[in-house]
Amino acid sequence: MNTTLAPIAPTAALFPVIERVETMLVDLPTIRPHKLSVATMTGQTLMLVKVHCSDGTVGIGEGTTIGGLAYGGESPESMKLAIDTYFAPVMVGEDATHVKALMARIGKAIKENRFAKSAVETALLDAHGKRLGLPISELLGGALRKRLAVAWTLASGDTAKDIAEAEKMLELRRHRIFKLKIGARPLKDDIAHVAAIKKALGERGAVRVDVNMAWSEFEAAYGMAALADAGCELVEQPVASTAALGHLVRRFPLALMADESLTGPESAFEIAKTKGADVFAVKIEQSGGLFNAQRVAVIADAAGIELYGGTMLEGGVGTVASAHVFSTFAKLQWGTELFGPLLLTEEILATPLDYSDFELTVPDAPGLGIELDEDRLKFFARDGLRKTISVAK
Ligand SMILES: O=C(O)C[C@H]1C=CC(=O)O1
Ligand SMILES: [Mn+2]
Repeated sequence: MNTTLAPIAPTAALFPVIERVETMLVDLPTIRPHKLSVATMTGQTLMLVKVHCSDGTVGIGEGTTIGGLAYGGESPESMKLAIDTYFAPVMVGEDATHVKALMARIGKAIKENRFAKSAVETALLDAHGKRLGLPISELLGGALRKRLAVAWTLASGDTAKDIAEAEKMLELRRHRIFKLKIGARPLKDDIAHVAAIKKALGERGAVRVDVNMAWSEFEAAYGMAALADAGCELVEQPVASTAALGHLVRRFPLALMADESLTGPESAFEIAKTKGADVFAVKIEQSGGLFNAQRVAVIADAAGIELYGGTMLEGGVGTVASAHVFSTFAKLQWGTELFGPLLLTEEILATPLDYSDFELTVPDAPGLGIELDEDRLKFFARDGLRKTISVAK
């Protein structure tokens, strides 16, 4: 027997390893209050993670939530704590180049925490893409499209203001698909609000709604019929339960999209088994990462469910990570809502993303293909210069 054979798999020491994992919270105001049935947002907190590797590459990732803990079980603060305390010790010293293997290792040590996993996986893929000189979309199998249609959410809480905002977006050629946040007001008021906006926009703009689970099944049945009459083409997660979604699907002439019900491939498979939705809003954070978002899309596709690229109102980093993933989907019938950075008053990227002609360009530089503006980050970090200045005043 030959005992001098080389190891079957090279040892981790031959590869760049992870040296340090850094996290920070960045608080940014929104351009106006963003009213959802679950919360009114006047700002967004980005949890940014940087993975420093022994070959000098640094990958960045981002986690956000909607209205703190109003949308799900993780908050930006809980993601930071989980990464600092539990993820980092599992990652440091490990091979930085085998991202799936490291994510599997993290998955064994850490249950749940899908949003934090998405942020970390983004950072690992960004570092690896930079190392190889390839955009993340290439690491995910390659892009089928370079530009993504981007919807805008109208959520000022005021019908006239929403119409004016939609008109402005059409004039700027930034958005022509509008998602209205409803569910906080009495149902009849919401229907009148949607009908007025659709009437004002006519064929110039598509109108969809997101109820964020606010309705009972009975309200949803009434509401969906009325929304279809008003010219609304899609309703997103009108009810909380997946079973109730299944009772409502294909009973009314508008598409029914699952959002909160989708928490990764397993839930996607449960819904797909009965074709319990017409469309899936795929989100990298809800899915538990970029690879899982692809798995959700494949399950949808196999079941004949259509696809939409969703957002957790991420800033530039999470938005671009999502864009890379969505660019690889075989089908993307309903476009995306990757407008997160445009809802914030402050730019944290060295070069802003290209939003033009109703679409977002997927960057093609290595990794995510973006660079952070480090000075602005220092200023807007939770304990950063802005706080120091306002305390000194
Ligand atoms: O889909 C959600 O529920 C969350 C998010 C997406 C767009 C927006 O305005 O809020
Ligand atoms: Mn939604």
